[in-house]
Amino acid sequence: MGSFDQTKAYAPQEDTFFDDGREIELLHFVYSHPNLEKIRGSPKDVLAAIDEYGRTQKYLMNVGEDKGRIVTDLIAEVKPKTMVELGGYVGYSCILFGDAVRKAGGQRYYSLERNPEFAAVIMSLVDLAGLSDVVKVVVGSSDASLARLHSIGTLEHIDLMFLDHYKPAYTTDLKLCEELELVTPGSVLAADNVIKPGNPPYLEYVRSTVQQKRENVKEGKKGGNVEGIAEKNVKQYANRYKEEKFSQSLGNPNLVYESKLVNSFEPTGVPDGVEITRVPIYCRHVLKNVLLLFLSVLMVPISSTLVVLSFLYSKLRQAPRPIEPHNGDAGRKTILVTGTSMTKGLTIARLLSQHSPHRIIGADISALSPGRFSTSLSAFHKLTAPDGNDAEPYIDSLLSIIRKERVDLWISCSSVVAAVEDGTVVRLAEQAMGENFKAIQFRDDVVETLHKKDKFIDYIGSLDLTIPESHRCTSAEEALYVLVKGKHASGHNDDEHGRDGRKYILKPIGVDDRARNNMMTLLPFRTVEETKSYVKSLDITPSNPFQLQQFIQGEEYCTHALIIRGKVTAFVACPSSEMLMHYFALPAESQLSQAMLSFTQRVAKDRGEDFTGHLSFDFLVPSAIPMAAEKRRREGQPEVVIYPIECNPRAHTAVALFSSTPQMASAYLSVFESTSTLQDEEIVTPRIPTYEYYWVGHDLVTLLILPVLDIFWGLASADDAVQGWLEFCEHVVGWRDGTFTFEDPVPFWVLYHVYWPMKFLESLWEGKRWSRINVSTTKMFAD
Ligand SMILES: C[S@@+](CC[C@H](N)C(=O)[O-])C[C@H]1O[C@@H](n2cnc3c(N)ncnc32)[C@H](O)[C@@H]1O
Repeated sequence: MGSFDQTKAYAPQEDTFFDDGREIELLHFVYSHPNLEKIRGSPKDVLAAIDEYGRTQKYLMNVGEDKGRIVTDLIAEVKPKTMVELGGYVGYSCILFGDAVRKAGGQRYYSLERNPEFAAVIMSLVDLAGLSDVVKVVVGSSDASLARLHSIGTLEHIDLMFLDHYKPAYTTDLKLCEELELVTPGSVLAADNVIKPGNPPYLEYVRSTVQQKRENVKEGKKGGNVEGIAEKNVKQYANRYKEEKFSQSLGNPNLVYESKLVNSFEPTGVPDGVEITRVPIYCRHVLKNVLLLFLSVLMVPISSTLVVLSFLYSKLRQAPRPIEPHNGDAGRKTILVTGTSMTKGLTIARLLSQHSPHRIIGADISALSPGRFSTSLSAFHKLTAPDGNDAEPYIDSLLSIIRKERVDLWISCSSVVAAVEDGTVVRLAEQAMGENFKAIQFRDDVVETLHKKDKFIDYIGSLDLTIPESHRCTSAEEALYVLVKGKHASGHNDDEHGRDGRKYILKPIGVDDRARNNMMTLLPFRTVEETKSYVKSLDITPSNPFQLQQFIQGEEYCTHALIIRGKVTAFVACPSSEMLMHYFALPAESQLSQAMLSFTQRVAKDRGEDFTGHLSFDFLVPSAIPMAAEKRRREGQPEVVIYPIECNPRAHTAVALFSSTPQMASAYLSVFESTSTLQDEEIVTPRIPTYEYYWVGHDLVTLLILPVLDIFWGLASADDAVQGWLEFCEHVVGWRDGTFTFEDPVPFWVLYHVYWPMKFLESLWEGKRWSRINVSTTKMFAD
């Protein structure tokens, strides 16, 4: 978004800002303009005269120059034969877009305006601009006009629709257009004022999945939803139209929309946005799932050959003798590893089966979990998937496995959605199984504290460790209090860098894939208005709190640690790569790794004897040495400053770096030893030489295939593609795949030829759109 040119600003919007005679006054202004003869027949000059009135006389509720450009660019791209606008007012958008449609070779621009006086103004100015051959002004309520134009056969299809009328009617009129098949694949929608004053029901509708829309239809949801629309906008036309009527159409929930917000400005300079929604013909969603399914089939011969070769290799190779427990079968324990569809669960199961004498069993919420087919597991159980509203079925299914299998040790590799539930299972399982039962999993209260971004930062601050300035916000006002007024909510200012120029990021405290996509927006913006508008567009409420956190320019690192009764027994730190699909360990003795280890040890020690589980942190290491480092240097302390930004009290995929470290199995088994035998110095780190890890499926798509498609679409050069291919070759030759091993190759085959294809088919069937997938954690991120 560029900046707003203040010299072009309209007069400010007053309490009464339309329908007070100014529309007729505008006609007089234009028709008595000294340049009238130049204006005649020139859309550009008619618009300039309207703008002049808006700047020098009174505010007009026009789309304006800045947002108008977004739509004229869209017209040039879409080249609509037929364009419809809902809400014409005095004809500004009608003249601007009608002219653009004509220039793009279009045939008809319909302006639907309910107020006959305004419609007369539009007609007069359209005529003055010389656009009457293209523009047709239709007087009446938009829903009635759409239905009538359709029934008489005048309007058969809408290529581009501009929605700019009564805010609650955006969604109901769109559903009507869907039902009448005026909006079909190929149509494009541009909705004005989605930021100012805002239209949450419309945004929710065009951004929801087919599945969600089908559910709403099943529940019979129709009519005008005014939730989230400011009351003054709901009542905007109450003076003339006492009771608003809405189309009761249920729409067509099967249409897939691709929607995005384009930020811009009102003609007064206030930030606003236009939501551009496309109904793709060869829907990208379908295309990408079908292509990935095709790729999976294409690769079957290669993967299968690899599996056969691995079996031959295992046969030829002298198989290592199974490790026997010291006291025979009596000493053999049952170890349950959950989360075996993920690389982390599979890695731990393989490590323990290879380097311990115990019986390893696995469990996962997916019946097609790749780990199920691993030779490391003696048995596999399917867990009931955790459901946000009712955790009991998940907890019960896990507890019943622990009881039935008489599990001695449970190693949890839960995903983020089951983190707290797993903490509950530990408590219940300890009660049920007695003190001999062990678990590598923190209890629920600990998970809650560490997992919630706000509680975690408060806790770390209480340990006197360095933290970034952070604020928990339950409303837009709370965030703006810091961003605009530059004050801490607490009123105190402990800043050692000086507040001037400090930037922040605003992130949801809970799990919200969509909001995560905008998480890196740096705040505040240049003007207070822009900042206010952006912050208010986020759904910050007491039930959906956000964290406003100081932005630290620097490198991000992540860690994985195994903590046994308050002691770090295994640790690795590595740079965070995009999507976390490439891993290499920092040298354990490096200053940076040591700083992160000390931090982890400090937390583990503070939590004490009851603290057993996987612990991982995300850190930011500033690129410029901050004042804190300077101070440390002067005081003779190590100058590495690390800012913890998040804690994940669960296993991290970085555990894959321990795949060839047999001592890691002993680290897990040390949970059976007494506390006194655990030594601080005995920390297992990845065996040297440590390998770098990647996931071949991810790299095949991102480094080999996408760059080729990008060349095709003109988005990348051949050099970029060659770079990607070289990187891919380097990984295949020198790195290790996170899932594949010669000793246990079937999970790899299942991952790429069963698990993911089933996910893509499910996505197609249920219309679940995804923006990216993580091969290692088997997670699909909602679009
Ligand atoms: C914001 S103005 C439109 C501005 C215009 N698009 C422009 O940018 O120049 C909204 C207009 O929608 C009209 N309107 C409101 N509800 C309507 C409805 N249900 N059907 C048709 N027009 C409606 C109002 O009378 C008003 O003229």
